[in-house]
Amino acid sequence: MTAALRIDQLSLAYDTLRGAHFVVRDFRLEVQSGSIASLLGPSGCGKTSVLRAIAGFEPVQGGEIRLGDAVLSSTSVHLPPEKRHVGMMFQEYGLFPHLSVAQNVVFGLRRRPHAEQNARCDELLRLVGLQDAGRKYPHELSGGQQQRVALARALAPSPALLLLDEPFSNLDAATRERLTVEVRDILKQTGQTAVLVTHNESEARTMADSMLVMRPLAHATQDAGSH
Ligand SMILES: Nc1ncnc2c1ncn2[C@@H]1O[C@H](COP(=O)(O)OP(=O)(O)OP(=O)(O)O)[C@@H](O)[C@H]1O
Repeated sequence: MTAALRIDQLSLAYDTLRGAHFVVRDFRLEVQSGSIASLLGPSGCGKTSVLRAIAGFEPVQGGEIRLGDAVLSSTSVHLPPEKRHVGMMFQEYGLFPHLSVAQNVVFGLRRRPHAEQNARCDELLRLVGLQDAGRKYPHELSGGQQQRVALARALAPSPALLLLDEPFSNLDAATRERLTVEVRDILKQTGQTAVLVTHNESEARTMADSMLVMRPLAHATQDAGSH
């Protein structure tokens, strides 16, 4: 079930030889259930770090990340990524080239019964407009089609929250524009709560219900950004 995300007073830092290097301090974000939020800002301001912390790949140095009723991360709690019910469509998470489209889509459902996997696969491929592509391999698809498969794969386990990190940046401008609208429609049809990270303001405006502009920490105010 899709759920609301609430981030309070989040601080993130990386260990360096000179000690902890803070990239985000006192960051706040609230996303209503079924709503799409975008994080916008210049390179290096910490957008991906925030997504990685939500997904459970980075510990937090302060504050709290909640999804629905569950605390995912705080200074005393760190739920492992696989227990968070968070789906991801990250730039670096490409499709598995040796698996068919259908096998890619059901990858997160490996422990479920075959009949359920097949039904969910059909449903998702229809949702992303690729109902006839299940037996194809990723290299037989266009970049835009591959990203739609990646979306189907991310949605297959019905995540409570979907994270999208620059999902369209490898596509040409026309495909990018078309897919932004299509993906928004799909997320709205499924009532999916989502957070999108992008450099592109027009993409953020097309896709998201709310926009948070982040600034690099050195120039940031106490509140890392505002709507
Ligand atoms: N694993 C790491 N170890 C040390 N520093 C890191 C690590 N990952 C990111 N950083 C630093 O943290 C800061 C924020 O990086 P992050 O990738 O979150 O920014 P971003 O806003 O997503 O940038 P971009 O838009 O270029 O992807 C940068 O200064 C980066 O160099």
